Amino acid sequence: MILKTQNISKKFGGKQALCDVSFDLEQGQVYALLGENGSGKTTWMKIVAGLTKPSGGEILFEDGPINWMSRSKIAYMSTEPYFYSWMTAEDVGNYYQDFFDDFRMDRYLQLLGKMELEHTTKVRALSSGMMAKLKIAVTMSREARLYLLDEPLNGIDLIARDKIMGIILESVSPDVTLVLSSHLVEEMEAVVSKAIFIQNGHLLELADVEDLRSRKGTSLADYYRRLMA
Ligand SMILES: Nc1ncnc2c1ncn2[C@@H]1O[C@H](COP(=O)(O)OP(=O)(O)OP(=O)(O)O)[C@@H](O)[C@H]1O
Repeated sequence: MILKTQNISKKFGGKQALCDVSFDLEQGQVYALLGENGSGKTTWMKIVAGLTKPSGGEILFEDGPINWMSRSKIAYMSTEPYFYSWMTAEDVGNYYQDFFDDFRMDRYLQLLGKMELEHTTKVRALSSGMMAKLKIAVTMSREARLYLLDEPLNGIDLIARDKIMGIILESVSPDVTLVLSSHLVEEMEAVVSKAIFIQNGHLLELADVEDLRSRKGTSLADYYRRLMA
């Protein structure tokens, strides 16, 4: 198991964002993290990325606690924009290179090309879909062991989504694990091997997608609808 989530709880004031959540991630798998708005998906990702401390419980990455060592192997893409508006796409790469030893500039420049983004375009001139692509390019240019992408397809048009999902999946190998949070449940079905269902801060189930199809005869989206009802 690459990551163990053990009895994680998180309270924001009176709000219980996560409640005694436990599940494990297997190396080399692609996970969808699914749940309605406000169910706790981002909170879990931020705890794993070491940006928020849990109120209770523990996360173990490669059997050790979350610290500077684990953070260097976990690439987290948040939903919030985090680049200065005056930066060009190339500046964004340089900024990442300064921060992360595992950042590969050659890969980044190649991904910018695949996403049809110019090196010289300023962040302030990007449309929201172009911004989403830039965030994916810079995150996937790290050679991390675990990638956590929070709503990676948000704002990206249908045609580009297929291509970008392909780019994201190119990084998957037996050593690499991916977690994608998304509300596009139907689109997730084609690309993920497992699905984590969260509701109101509680883990409902961690399901194997192939198992849902073959043994329960249901699609991921239909299973999601049934679980959330
Ligand atoms: N910094 C914070 N302060 C107070 N409450 C917070 C904070 N961050 C999250 N919450 C609350 O915790 C709950 C879980 O939020 P979270 O962002 O994890 O949900 P989510 O599943 O990612 O939602 P969405 O799909 O809408 O992005 C929500 O009720 C939210 O209002």
